[in-house]
Amino acid sequence: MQWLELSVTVDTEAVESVAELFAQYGYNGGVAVEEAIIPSLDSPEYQIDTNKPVIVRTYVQANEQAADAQTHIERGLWVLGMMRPVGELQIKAIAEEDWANAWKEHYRTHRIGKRFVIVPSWLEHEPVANDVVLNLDPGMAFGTGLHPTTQLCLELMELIEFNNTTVLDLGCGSGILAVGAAKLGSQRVLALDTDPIAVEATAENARINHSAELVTALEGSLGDAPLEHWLGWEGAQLGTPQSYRHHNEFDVILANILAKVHVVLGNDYLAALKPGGVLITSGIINEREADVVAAFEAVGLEQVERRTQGDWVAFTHRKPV
Ligand SMILES: C[S@@+](CC[C@H](N)C(=O)[O-])C[C@H]1O[C@@H](n2cnc3c(N)ncnc32)[C@H](O)[C@@H]1O
Repeated sequence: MQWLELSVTVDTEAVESVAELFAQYGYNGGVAVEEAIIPSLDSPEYQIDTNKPVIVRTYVQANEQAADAQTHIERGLWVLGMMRPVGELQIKAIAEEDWANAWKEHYRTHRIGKRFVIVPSWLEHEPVANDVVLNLDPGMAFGTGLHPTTQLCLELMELIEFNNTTVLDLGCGSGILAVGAAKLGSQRVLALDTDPIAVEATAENARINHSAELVTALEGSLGDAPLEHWLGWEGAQLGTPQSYRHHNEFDVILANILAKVHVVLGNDYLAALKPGGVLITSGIINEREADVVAAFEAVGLEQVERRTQGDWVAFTHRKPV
């Protein structure tokens, strides 16, 4: 059996979208991401160089479907190329015996913030004191820890207390934040996403990270949209997209979604938080920052922190006691 390696060089902002496209057509949804690194001179530790381009790869079997996959990927890259700089698709033939490990070679352990370490399941990591290890494999759901919006959330999470908290992760994607919260000491984490693939990925990642008892992943959202339903945590049903209302229930809400969703949800965030509760929002492109600030101010949420990375902004707000 022969394999084809399809690869493209993109900037860090485009990695998640290209990885999602490759996962749709690559063998078993497998995608490998190779970031540029800045090695440390005196230890095996290194940092990701977010200013340098990233290579995204996937593999397909060299059979009659390969041309189809290639055409779909080329079309998808063309569309993405209108928004971000995307290189040309490179194609290389690989023999069966080289393929089994080829894609894993490009995946590394990487650190985010001061404590989080993202480790692919086939790699070993010897944690040092205070490390919070998240075992995450590349998959179809957003959230491998590479996107600036996810990194900003994890960095802000390090600044707050999670011990014995009840947490909502809205727009959980891969579950990276939900699992992160569980590992930081949360007692219960409700992870919601409107995308069933994300719900599945979160449940699986919670299991891999021995956090399945703490993390409940459900298809749905918060507030009135898209469907009006009152369903408490315990009564939640899997299967249909629901919209959950919560009152004074969460110590922490984590929401890495677009600015336009945050603007609509101001009142729902406020209602769902306990007095003194903390809201971390990310996914806010800088042109929409003022809208989010105004929406949260209007409902009485107090801004505590603001962080930026590239064009992205993230906030920590608090509900008054
Ligand atoms: C940017 S990703 C964040 C994934 C992950 N939490 C992270 O930080 O990497 C946003 C996620 O929100 C989900 N989403 C979008 N709109 C939503 C909504 N109104 N309610 C719930 N989830 C939503 C998407 O399906 C996607 O998985």
